[in-house]
Amino acid sequence: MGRVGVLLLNLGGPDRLEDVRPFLFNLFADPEIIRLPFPWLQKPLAWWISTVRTKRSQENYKQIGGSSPLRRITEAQAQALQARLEEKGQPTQMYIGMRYWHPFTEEAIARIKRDGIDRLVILPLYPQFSISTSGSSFRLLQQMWLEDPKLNSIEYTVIPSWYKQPGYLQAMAQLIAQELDGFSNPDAVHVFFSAHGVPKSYVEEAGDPYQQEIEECTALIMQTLNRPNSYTLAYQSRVGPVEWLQPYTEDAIQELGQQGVQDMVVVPISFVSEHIETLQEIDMEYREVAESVGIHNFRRVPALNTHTQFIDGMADLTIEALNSPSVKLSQVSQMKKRVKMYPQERWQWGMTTSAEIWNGRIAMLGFIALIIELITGKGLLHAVGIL
Ligand SMILES: C=CC1=C(C)c2cc3[nH]c(cc4nc(cc5[nH]c(cc1n2)c(C)c5CCC(=O)O)C(CCC(=O)O)=C4C)c(C)c3C=C
Ligand SMILES: [Fe+2]
Repeated sequence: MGRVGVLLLNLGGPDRLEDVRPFLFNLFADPEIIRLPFPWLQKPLAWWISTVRTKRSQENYKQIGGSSPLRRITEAQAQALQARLEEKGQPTQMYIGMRYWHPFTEEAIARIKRDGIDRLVILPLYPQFSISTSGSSFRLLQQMWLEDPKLNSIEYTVIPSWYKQPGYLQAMAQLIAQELDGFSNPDAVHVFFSAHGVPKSYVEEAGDPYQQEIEECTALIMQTLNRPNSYTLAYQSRVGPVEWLQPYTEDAIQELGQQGVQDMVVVPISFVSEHIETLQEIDMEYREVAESVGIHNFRRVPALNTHTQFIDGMADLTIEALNSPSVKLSQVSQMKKRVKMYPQERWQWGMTTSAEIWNGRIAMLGFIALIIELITGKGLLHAVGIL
């Protein structure tokens, strides 16, 4: 089989408070995160948003100790997965490719080339596929393969999403059961799944299968849990003025509190490590919302991190991928049916229909920004909550 490598894809996060601004710049410069009609606008807008968002974001990172735990946890996951694969008779080299911070995907690919890897499994650490997460990393890799013919000597396969993997489902169910059993009446506790949101247009216009995969995943976890608890699915971490997937987590918590729910277990569902949105947003912000509406017993299920059953499931997934026909990066959008990645390279100059629509939208936005500033005395970003 030659030398086998596993490339774990993840988002990345700032290692120090000084990293927050460049990390945010990298994130907002990604056309799969902010979809703009003009490629030349991407970097100036990313610079502007990252500049104005840095203070707020740094405050949140300060509350969790001044850095993101993502790199440390991903490294621990890689180590645990390598050991489990070795035990199962499949020795591998592990690589971590972060999308927006160190170690960057480009650094991982350089190491893979240097190490002379013959077979590579590309495994995103996102159970469900979204254009904005796995899709963005796949697109970057596809570009790297196009630009570097030497990469064609590596026989690779991609795992687009894996939320149905039995070890993953059992590990999630086990963690939920453990948390429920800490309550005096476990069956009466409301199980609240909180997924990271995406703008609604990703699903409705670009065909992102994320919402459908999240819904299916939630139902499969409840089936595996096999308990009589009532449950809700909602979406957190909205950014900017457009509509995101609903219901929003804060609204759904308030509604449940008003309905008389007192015991709640929150399950972060779209990510497998602790990160700022579990440690700060759920544990601090949403806890406060819950307490204000009478949900006094508010607990959170820990993220999977290096959970033994989860790592075992990831090892099975890797071995299965090595023994199955390979999946190419170019096949992913077909496999995910109607996914439209950001069509930047197909943008045509001139007065095409889409250019006219976008010119109109930008002019409207400029006009609305002016009116808002005149009425409120604040700029548009303040008014819509980005600042
Ligand atoms: C499956 C998970 C995620 C999806 C989907 C996702 C989409 C998405 N995110 C933003 C904007 C931001 N995300 C930020 C941090 C962040 N996002 C995810 C995961 C998903 N994002 C994680 C795990 C993290 C945390 C990394 C860490 O440091 O722990 C941030 C930065 C934090 C902040 O300032 O709030 C932003 C901004 C958009 C716009 C988007 C979909 C279009
Ligand atoms: Fe995010």
